[in-house]
Amino acid sequence: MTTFSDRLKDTRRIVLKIGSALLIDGNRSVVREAWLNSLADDVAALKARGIQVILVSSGAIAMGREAIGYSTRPDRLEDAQAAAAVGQIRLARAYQDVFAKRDIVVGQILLTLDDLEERPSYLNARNTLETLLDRGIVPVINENDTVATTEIRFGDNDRLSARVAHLTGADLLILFSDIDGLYETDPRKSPDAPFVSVVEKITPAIDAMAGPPGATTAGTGGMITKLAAAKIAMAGGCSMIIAKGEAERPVGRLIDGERHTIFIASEDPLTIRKRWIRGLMAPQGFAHLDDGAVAAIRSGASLLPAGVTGVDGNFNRGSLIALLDRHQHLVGQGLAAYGSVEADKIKGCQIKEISSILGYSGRSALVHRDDMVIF
Ligand SMILES: Nc1ncnc2c1ncn2[C@@H]1O[C@H](COP(=O)(O)OP(=O)(O)O)[C@@H](O)[C@H]1O
Ligand SMILES: N[C@@H](CCC(=O)OP(=O)(O)O)C(=O)O
Repeated sequence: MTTFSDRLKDTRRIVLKIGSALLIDGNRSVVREAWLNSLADDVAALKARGIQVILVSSGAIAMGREAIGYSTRPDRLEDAQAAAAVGQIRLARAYQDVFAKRDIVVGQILLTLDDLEERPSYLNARNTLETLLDRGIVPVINENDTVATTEIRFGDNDRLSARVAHLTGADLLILFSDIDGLYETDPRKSPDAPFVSVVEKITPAIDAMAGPPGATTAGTGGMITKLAAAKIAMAGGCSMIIAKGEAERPVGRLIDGERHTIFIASEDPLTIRKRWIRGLMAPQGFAHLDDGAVAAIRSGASLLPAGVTGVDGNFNRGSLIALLDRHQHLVGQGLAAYGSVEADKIKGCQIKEISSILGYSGRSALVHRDDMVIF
């Protein structure tokens, strides 16, 4: 069996989900300082191995509730939102202070479900995350609790973190929980329930194992949302681990061999993304390529504006466009990094000319190789 340490050798990008119960001392509405310091050490160690790290952290409501007069999690949405407004700013400060001590820069991103459903904001969120990661910054993500209404709320960060893993093409998602993994039945009801170490497919039998969260915990999702998260992650080619996170150095403990449940994705994120692009059927425009560009993309390169002789159609950034050679034969298709107006302006140009033509420094490729398939 592959150990966690072996798995890390093939991991480029990892999403760590931190539940409220781990980060916040539930009795006092304050951060568990020593634990957060140990998490920062874990993140520094992952970065030192060349792994990019994204944190999805809950805790805003738990952190803010006392200040707005609640001794337990508020039931009313308005109160939870007010608690989150107070708590999120404290949470951000705690991350900033603790990570700065290790020279790690953190950046906060607050997302709603809508942001990840609508194409332009989805693309912006993806680009911002890529830009942060390229610069070695650790994104710290939470749901934008203060504006999310009931209809557009995830409500739990299990599924949010799986969407983030999908969005960023991460190869591993770890949900740190108050439990060390999946049991055949809820261990609160059956203390002797057998432990499930590996899941390769979420069958109805696996689904039937999950129960809701414990009434006394600060968490919201229970095992039901964790399995929903596993489905989202696996569909995006990302494997997912559920592990116990309460003790210090949660990642270090996994490296030391601590027990956990792993949900193994059968394919990698890029293969899945490319299959999706291959299946898209209605291009909104065309790019005409010179012979050099056709040869370049056939050998796996991105499509640069320099090799584009013309564009047709009315398309936006993120739209599907067809790629044609000079005989009008279809060479491939992909997602445009520029809308048709900008693409027309920069066609035939060198990368270094893009910023003076457009007035801003955009992407160097018109279609990135990860966003393209060749027929
Ligand atoms: N089949 C199961 N296996 C493990 N835990 C389960 C199962 N069904 C329900 N649970 C409950 O899910 C809880 C973990 O979820 P939750 O309380 O939401 O924590 P978190 O804050 O980590 O999201 C466990 O403490 C456990 O009581
Ligand atoms: N976004 C909310 C957290 C949602 C939540 O409680 O998630 P979790 O603790 O992971 O079950 C917050 O920051 O309080």
